[in-house]
Amino acid sequence: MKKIQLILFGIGNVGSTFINQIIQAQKVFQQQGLEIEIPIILNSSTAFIKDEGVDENWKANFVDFGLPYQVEEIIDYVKTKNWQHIVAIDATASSEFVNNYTNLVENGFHIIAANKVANTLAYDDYEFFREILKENKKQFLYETNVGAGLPVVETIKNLHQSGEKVTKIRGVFSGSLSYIFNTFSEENKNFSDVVALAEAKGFTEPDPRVDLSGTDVARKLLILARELQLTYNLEDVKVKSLVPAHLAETTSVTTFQENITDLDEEFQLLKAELNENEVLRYIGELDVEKEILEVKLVKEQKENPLGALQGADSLFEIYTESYGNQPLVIQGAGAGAAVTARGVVSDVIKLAERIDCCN
Ligand SMILES: NC(=O)C1=CN([C@@H]2O[C@H](COP(=O)(O)OP(=O)(O)OC[C@H]3O[C@@H](n4cnc5c(N)ncnc54)[C@H](OP(=O)(O)O)[C@@H]3O)[C@@H](O)[C@H]2O)C=CC1
Ligand SMILES: N[C@@H](CC=O)C(=O)O
Repeated sequence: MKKIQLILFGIGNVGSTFINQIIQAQKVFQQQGLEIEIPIILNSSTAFIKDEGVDENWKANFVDFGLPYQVEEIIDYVKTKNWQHIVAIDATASSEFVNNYTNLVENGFHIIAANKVANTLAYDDYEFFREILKENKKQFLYETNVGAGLPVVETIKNLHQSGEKVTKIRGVFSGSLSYIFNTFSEENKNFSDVVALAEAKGFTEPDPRVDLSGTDVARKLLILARELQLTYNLEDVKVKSLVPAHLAETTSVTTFQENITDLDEEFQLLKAELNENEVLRYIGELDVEKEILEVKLVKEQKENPLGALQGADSLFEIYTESYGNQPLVIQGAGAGAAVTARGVVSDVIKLAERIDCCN
C-alpha cells in the first residue's frame, strides 16, 4: 500500500467537499493500492489534527478541538511523524498563504493547488519556485486552476510538450461569469441578484470582484500561456473590468456588497441593446502569433458554441497546427465545489502515480 498524507489548507466550498470526497472514495483508493488520509485540516486561524485521518465527524471535531496555529508549527509537527508522502493541498484563495510554498517544499511537502495565485506571480518568482521544486524533487499539480475539473491544463501541456504548435486559445474561461451571463440573458432579474445567486451556488471567488474585474479570467489566460512557455505577466493581459472604479478592490468586500446594485443600470442598458438572437459573453483570448492576451465582454449569436453555453459551463477552443481551422474543444462545468474538489482528488491520484514507493 502506498500511503499519502494530505494536509488541507482551506475548508470552504472546495475544501469541505474535498474532505467528503476523500472519505467516501476510500474503497476505490484501496483497489488502486492507495491509502489516502487527511490528518490535518486548517482554515485561516484554526487547525484540527487527527493523526489517523479525519472522519465523517470532521466539522464538529474542527469546532470542538481545533486550535490556533502558525504554519511553521504545522511543518514542525509533520516532521515529528514518520509520514512518507506528504501533500499540502491549497484550497484557499490567499496570496499570503502562497508565501509558505517554498518553505513547505523545502520541508518535504508536495503541493496541489486550487488556488491560482502561485502560478500568476511575477515571472521571476514563478520560475524561482519551479527551481525549488526541482531541487527538492517535489511535485506541484494545479489542474483545477483553469476550468475547475476540466482537463485543460494537462491538455495544453501535453500538446506543447509533444511539439504541437498551439496558435490560439479562446473561450469562456469563467464558470461564474458564464452562469451570470446565461442567467441574466434568459431571466428577468437584476444583474446584482444574479451575481448573488452565483455566489450562493459557490461559483464565484470568495471576493466576487476577482471574477467581475476579469482578474480570475486573466489569471487563467496567463496560466495557460505559461504552460506554452510564454513569459508573460498579469500586466500583459488587456482586461475589460465589469467593476465600476468606485467599487474596485481598494474598497472592502462589504462596501462592494452593499453597493452592488450600482451595477444594475449599466447591465440593463447593455441587455436592451442586444438583438433577439444575441447574448453577452465574457471571454478570454490568447493569440500566440499576434501576442494578444485579452479579456473582454462581447455579443455572441445564440446559435454559436459560445452563445449556446448553459449553466456554469466553460468552453475552451484550442487552435493548433494539426487541428487546423477546427479547434479542439473542451466544454463542461467551469466552477462549482463538487467538480473542483473532484479535480483536486484527481491531482492526488496523478501525484500518487508519479511518486515511487520510497520517494
Ligand atoms: N469555487 C470554484 O468553483 C473553484 C474554486 N477554485 C479555487 O479554489 C479556492 C477555494 O475556493 P472556495 O472553496 O470557493 O473558497 P472559500 O472562500 O469557500 O474557502 C476558502 C477557505 O480558505 C481558508 N483560508 C483563507 N486564507 C487562509 C490561509 N491563509 N490559511 C489557511 N486557510 C485559509 C478560509 O478560511 P477562513 O474561513 O478562516 O477565512 C476558507 O476555509 C480558490 O483559490 C478558488 O479560486 C478553483 C476552481 C473552481
Ligand atoms: N470563480 C471561478 C472559479 C473557478 O476557477 C470561476 O468562476 O471560473
